[in-house]
Amino acid sequence: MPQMMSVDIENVTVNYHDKVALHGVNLSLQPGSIVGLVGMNGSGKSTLFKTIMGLIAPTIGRVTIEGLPIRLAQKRGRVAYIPQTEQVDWQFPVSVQDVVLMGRYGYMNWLRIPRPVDRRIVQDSLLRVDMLALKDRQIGELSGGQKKRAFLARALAQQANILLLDEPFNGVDVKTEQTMIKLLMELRRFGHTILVSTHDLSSVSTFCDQTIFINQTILAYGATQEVFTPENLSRTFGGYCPPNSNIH
Ligand SMILES: Nc1ncnc2c1ncn2[C@@H]1O[C@H](COP(=O)(O)OP(=O)(O)OP(=O)(O)O)[C@@H](O)[C@H]1O
Repeated sequence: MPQMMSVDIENVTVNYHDKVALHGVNLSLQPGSIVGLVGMNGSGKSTLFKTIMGLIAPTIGRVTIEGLPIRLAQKRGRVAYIPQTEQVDWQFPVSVQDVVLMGRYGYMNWLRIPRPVDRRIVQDSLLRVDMLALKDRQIGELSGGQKKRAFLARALAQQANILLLDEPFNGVDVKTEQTMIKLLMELRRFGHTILVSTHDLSSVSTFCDQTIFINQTILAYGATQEVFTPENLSRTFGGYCPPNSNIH
């Protein structure tokens, strides 16, 4: 029997009015893999995330999550999105613990009264990202790296199988980046599928099993050691091959 893919994207085109953001995209993401998503500003990375999240309906084509239509997969909390820190309203008066508890909403009844199991999973999730000591801190009072870890904890509390991370290493120090990479590798061992958009090319080649190069269409997709070439980097970045990219 063929292996069930975590995410299947078939011939997807996304238009914003008359602007084409994605064109003819075909991708299959395997369970238990870390996939780097590499492209210039405006190349369609966020649009791809939003399409996988079901926030944008493709103009053409189809997306399935673990064999399910997106709406059903979302209802079951299969996919979690860890946003770029800039996209969040940090003045919102909630604690770190409250943010992580949001990951449990899909499991609670409409009154959203946390059960002991929800509290335990929130604690475990905070512990895994080393944020338990800061659980009562207001979210706006965290450093960039701590904010990222809080959202990662929310995704863990949601018990999502598929994690979409938008620029997780922006504004993060080397130690936090290493901690996050270690955690992502641990999640991969447990069968999670992790799609990471990043400008940090040196880290892509060290921890991503596969890499996608994107510019409206998929320019290359495959095992990182095969596709992480000067040619693909140059095609992706319009003739410019960024330095320090650990090219094979
Ligand atoms: N809501 C929108 N309406 C119209 N055009 C949009 C909209 N959102 C994105 N676009 C356009 O679609 C294209 C892809 O944008 P997208 O945000 O997916 O790129 P990106 O790769 O995530 O960029 P970045 O690295 O800067 O975050 C861009 O040309 C962008 O201007």
